[in-house]
This record gives sequence, structure tokens and C-alpha cells, in this order.
Amino acid sequence: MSSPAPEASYTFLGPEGTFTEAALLQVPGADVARRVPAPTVNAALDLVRNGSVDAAMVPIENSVEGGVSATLDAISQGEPLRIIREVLVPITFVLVAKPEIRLNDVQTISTHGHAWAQCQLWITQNIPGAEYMPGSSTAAAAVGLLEKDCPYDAAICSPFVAERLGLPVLGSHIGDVADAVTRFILVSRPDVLPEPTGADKTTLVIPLPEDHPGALMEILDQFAARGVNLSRIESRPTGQFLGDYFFSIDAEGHIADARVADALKGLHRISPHLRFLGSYARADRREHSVARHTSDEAFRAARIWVESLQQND
Ligand SMILES: O=C(O)C(=O)Cc1ccccc1
Repeated sequence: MSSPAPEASYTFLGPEGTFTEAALLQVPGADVARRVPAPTVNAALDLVRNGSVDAAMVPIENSVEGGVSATLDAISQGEPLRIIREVLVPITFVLVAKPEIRLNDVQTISTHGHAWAQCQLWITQNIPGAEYMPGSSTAAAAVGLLEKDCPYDAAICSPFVAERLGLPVLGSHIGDVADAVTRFILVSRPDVLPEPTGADKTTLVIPLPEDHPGALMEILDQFAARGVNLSRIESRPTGQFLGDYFFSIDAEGHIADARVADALKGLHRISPHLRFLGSYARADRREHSVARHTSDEAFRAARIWVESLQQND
């Protein structure tokens, strides 16, 4: 199965109006599908794990701030999941406030941690000293402003949410980087493997084995030796004990490609508890070149040659 069935149902980091919902709406058919907002990434993934919905859209990586730790950790542990699609969304932030508040009055601001981190230059220049109150998403922070006794003055969200809620905009294009992009992933249960497209990505979670000097170099060598390029590598603590880490890696190619499959075999020998989180089409459709000696044909010829040598007759 290469994509969710036409009648598929979805969850996303909500409420309505998050950048994550905008990412979900790029999935064909999602605009007319059942869409269930979830309050956190973990809650969204649990709805997939317990079968309440078919797939969840969650943020994974930002061009300015890097990996979204909550997502990297949630997909790396617990019941296995599969990434079946990635979506890129250009991000533009606005500052909205309660109706009676002017820019000079803003003392406290709520938003998602990644949005806050990406607006630091504007905040420092325009409201130095403003205090941050963490929010579960940009849209949740904006909606909160409409509630009685909201404990903060302003929120950072998308222009779309500001307009829909009718909130006064005190600053537009407040992100530090004009063309920031966030990458989102569509996650399903592990019975789905999208077909290779020729421009694919494979995501892996590789625990760093204990008492294995040079393990990281050996892990990286599995990719290098087979001409598999990496597009993201991050280390995250497992939470078990100090110094216990796993690597979250995106590699170019699909598990159906011989060089990727062969790298996975090598990785399994070094770190047997590694997790395959899926092979799926790259959002930018960029194809990568494959050297002749790492092509499917080269691997096939090498296997046939060895098998012929192993025969006794
Ligand atoms: O809070 C949102 O709207 C999200 O979807 C998470 C997020 C936050 C900041 C940048 C991109 C995505």
C-alpha cells in the first residue's frame, strides 16, 4: 500500500489552524477526510497506535531550529510506527494579542516552543523583556487569548489563525528567517510500506551500543561504504540513564534499493535493536545519483558471484 486509503481518517497536532493542520491538508483527500485534532504529538501518535485513526501528521524538523524533540522521541519508543509521507510547509509568524493590548503593553507571550525560538530577533528588538509561556501549539496559544482569564497577553501563530479568530495583529513576518520551512511526517501503523519512487528517504532509529568503542564511526561507515547519503542525523538521550543515546537518521533511498537494504543489514549487526521507521517519497522529489558500484545491478552481480563460489559442484 503506497498511501492511505481514500476513506482514511487522520489526526494532527491541533487545534484547527496549526501549521501541522496546513501540512495535513496537503495530503490528497485529507480535506474531506475525518480529521481529529490532538492536544500533543504523543496523543496524536496514541490515536494511531490504538486504531482510532489511520495516520497522524506531526512536525519533525525545522530549517531554523532543527529536530522537534517531542516527535523524535515519541516515534522512537513505544509500539512501532511507520512514516509514510513527508510534507514541507513554509512558515510565517504573526504576533496577535488580546483586543485591548498594544505592543508596548505586552508582557507575556505564549506559543509553541519552536515558534518562540524562531522569533527571537523580533521579540528582542520590539518587546525586550517579554516573558515566554509555553503553549502546546501556535493555534492553541491564539485560541487561549479569547478565553476569560487568559494568563498571557499575546500569542505567536499563523496569519491564517489570526484572521480566522479576528485577533488584532501587532506584528507580521516576525520570524528571524524569512523563508523558514518546517518538515512534517505522516505516521501510520507499521503495516504500510510506500512503493519506491526513485526520490525516497529512509528514517532509522539506531541505539548506540554500549561498550563498543568506535560504534558511531562503524554505524556511519555502513552508509558511506554503500554510497548512501544522510540528510539528517541527530542524537537524543534514551531517558534510561545518563550517557545512553540513540541516533535518529534520515538516509537517501528506499529499503527496496539494494544499497539501503545492505546498509540496514550491516547496521543490524552493530545495533540489533535499531528501528526501521519507514521509506517514503521525498517531498522535494529530488533524485540522487547512484554510483555504478552501489547500483542494484552491482549488488545483484556481486551476490550471484559469491553464490556461485559457495556451490560445491
Ligand atoms: O504549533 C503549530 O502550529 C505547529 O504545527 C507546530 C509548529 C510550531 C512552529 C513551527 C512549525 C510547527
